[in-house]
Amino acid sequence: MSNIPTPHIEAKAGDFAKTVLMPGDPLRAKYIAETYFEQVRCVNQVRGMLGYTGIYKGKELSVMGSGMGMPSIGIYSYELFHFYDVDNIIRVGSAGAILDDVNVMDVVIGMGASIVSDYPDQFDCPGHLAPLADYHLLSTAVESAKELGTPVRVGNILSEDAFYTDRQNSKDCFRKMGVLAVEMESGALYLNAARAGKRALCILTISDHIYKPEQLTSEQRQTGFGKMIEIALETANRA
Ligand SMILES: O=P(O)(O)O[C@H]1O[C@H](CO)[C@@H](O)[C@H]1O
Ligand SMILES: O=c1cc[nH]c(=O)[nH]1
Repeated sequence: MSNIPTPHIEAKAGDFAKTVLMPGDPLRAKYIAETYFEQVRCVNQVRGMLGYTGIYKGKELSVMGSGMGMPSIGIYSYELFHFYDVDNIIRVGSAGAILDDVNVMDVVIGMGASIVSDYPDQFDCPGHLAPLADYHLLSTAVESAKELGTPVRVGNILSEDAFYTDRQNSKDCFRKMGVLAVEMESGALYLNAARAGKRALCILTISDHIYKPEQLTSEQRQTGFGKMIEIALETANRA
């Protein structure tokens, strides 16, 4: 019996390209498809988690929302890797800066993702398995950013379950360890990719700062996200 369609994705076999860009926000997926793709078709609308496939510079690519948090991207990335034969998932998200020298609108690439969540427990690895980006996608993204003239920070990021946390100073230990920024999905994506033998990368735009009263305006947000999306598209085209 075929595993598709799934309870969460109505697409048929072959509807997704081998590489899928994944923002948390399904409306960002729609924006990316409508702005950058030609011959766009919508391949998923279940739960409003919009997914599209189209052509970017002659290559078929897809983009779909992941929702917020590791349980949500855990479901979508699992189904794309295991049931839709997707090989590469590139998350394009927003994040809160942790270090003082990371600023709003900066583009950050997650070489690894530290996790505050029970999500990794299911894999039954003793100790602490390091969730890592795929090296090919990572080096291609760094190369693409150079060509596009966009500076990027590459390093450890933090994936945390709780956006609002009751724990005081919860980012302080990560700040001491040089973790660049916090978001909510990359750890699960990297672990699912490792388990599936597939590839994943997370590219982020800083939207706010955990230690400073800084937030992007809507105009800056548009420009900042554009740079990240271009890096992701160029990386996807060479994946
Ligand atoms: O902008 P996205 O990709 O949704 O990413 C970040 O924004 C959401 C929180 O506001 C979380 O999903 C977090 O990871
Ligand atoms: O998860 C997130 C995303 C943006 N900003 C944050 O502080 N956290």
